[in-house]
Amino acid sequence: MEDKLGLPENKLRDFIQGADKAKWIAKNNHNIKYFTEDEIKRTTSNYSTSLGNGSFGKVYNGIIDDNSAVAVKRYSRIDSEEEFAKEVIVHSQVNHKNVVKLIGCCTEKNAPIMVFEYVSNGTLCENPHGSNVPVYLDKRFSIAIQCAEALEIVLHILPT
Ligand SMILES: Nc1ncnc2c1ncn2[C@@H]1O[C@H](COP(=O)(O)OP(=O)(O)OP(=O)(O)O)[C@@H](O)[C@H]1O
Repeated sequence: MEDKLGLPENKLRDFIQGADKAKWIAKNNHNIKYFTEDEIKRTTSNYSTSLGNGSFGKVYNGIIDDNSAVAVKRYSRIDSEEEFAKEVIVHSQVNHKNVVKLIGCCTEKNAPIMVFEYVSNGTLCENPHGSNVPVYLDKRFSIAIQCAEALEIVLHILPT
């Protein structure tokens, strides 16, 4: 399909070339949903509600078919298609309570998008730093440990 980023459905791994490819295939499971951009537009009511901005683009609120809330991250820039593919692959394999779950992605040209479960109560940065409620040291340690656990899982998945 020519209008795709070169990431046909269920074959993201084909992006990964040469020696890299073998590493990714070995661990890949890809049980994520592939959205068309039209589906994403329906999900987000045409990108009507922004949740925030990140360094790679905007995040929008959406509702998918089973009525669950999602965060739709639309990349305004990707450094390379391979990097986007790798990010999708890594996210699709992480299954950890401290890592937001990837539900799906869109690989249409000009619409590199990842769809995540919606996380309520704001970001980690907003909570200890932006709230008036004091966050005591034991809670801060607990947050730090949980972040480290999540990071460990992600690093374990990344190929060396
Ligand atoms: N899963 C989510 N659920 C709810 N809100 C989210 C979710 N993901 C992102 N957001 C909102 O969108 C904002 C931007 O998120 P995004 O992940 O793009 O940026 P970031 O956290 O700065 O990371 P990056 O380095 O990838 O740009 C967040 O600050 C948050 O307010």
